[in-house]
Amino acid sequence: KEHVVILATGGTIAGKQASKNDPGYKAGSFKVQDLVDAVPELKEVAELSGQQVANIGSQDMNNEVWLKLARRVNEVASQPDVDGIVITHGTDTLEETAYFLNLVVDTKKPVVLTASMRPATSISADGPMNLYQSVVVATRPEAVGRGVLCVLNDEIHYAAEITKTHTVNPGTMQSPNRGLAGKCDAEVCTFFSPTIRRHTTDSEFKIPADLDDLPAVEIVYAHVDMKRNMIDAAVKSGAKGIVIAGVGDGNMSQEALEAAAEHAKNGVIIVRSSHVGAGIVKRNVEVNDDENGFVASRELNPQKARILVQLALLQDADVDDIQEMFLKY
Ligand SMILES: NC(=O)C[C@H](N)C(=O)O
Repeated sequence: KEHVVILATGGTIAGKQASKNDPGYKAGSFKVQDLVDAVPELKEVAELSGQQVANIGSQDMNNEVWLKLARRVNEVASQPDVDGIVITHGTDTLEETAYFLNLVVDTKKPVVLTASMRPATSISADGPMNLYQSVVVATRPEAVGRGVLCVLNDEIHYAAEITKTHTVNPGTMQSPNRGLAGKCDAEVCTFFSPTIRRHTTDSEFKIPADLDDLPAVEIVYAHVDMKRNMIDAAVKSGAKGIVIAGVGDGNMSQEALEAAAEHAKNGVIIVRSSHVGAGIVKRNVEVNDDENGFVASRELNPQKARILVQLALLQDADVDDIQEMFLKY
């Protein structure tokens, strides 16, 4: 049998309510062994071992835990007796952790993130099946070399594609641009086309051994009557990059645009992304990126665009290099 290591970080999948119908709960209440014990069928799928990396709601995910998690994944994946890794996580920032790991882990072995929308104690909790199918996917040869995958609600997603689209529905995770990596029906998982985006072993991004933080990159949300104050505040607080969660195809008001262009001239990386949730932000459509020195985020949403810029800044990439990266990753 394949050996799958489960790295637990918390989330609603490890969440506990005071009583069954209580809408309130505390994420990260159960430990990795509790999650495994709740699904005895897992023993038939793989040899399992578990490690607790953190036990937090994923709204509290941070650079420190990310670096620890990425290093742990690389360590565990390098062990010859390990075939795959499953990471339990919260849904709020699952797409960000998945994308970060997709760029910095250096293995072809399956790395699968999973989560749940209902706490472990609720009626019809979705965590146990999500965990079960994640372990199935982590044992499958078709999952090898696909980059980081996410398994929830009978669906397999690519890290670069997945996004959370609903506050409570178990079908919250969608891959609106390039679609799914596959589907599961109980323990039968079917894989679709591989992704053409670069990841893991083809990624140029590494985590240096002495690194203990990531560059500051902020997201500023666009809206009607957008002023320049939040963009200026981001720069004043030390941001090396700003992702504009633009309206439409990455637009912002004239005042915001002028502020962004000013900071771009001073070396702050300005990326135009969109808060609409799907589609592409192309260069030079309604905004002259060439003249303003901006980067267009292509299909990456603001929260993933931010991660790519953080990693790019670690290796001193300039605006042109970063635009290239948005085409590849
Ligand atoms: N469904 C969830 O997991 C939400 C939770 N706040 C988390 O991200 O940890």
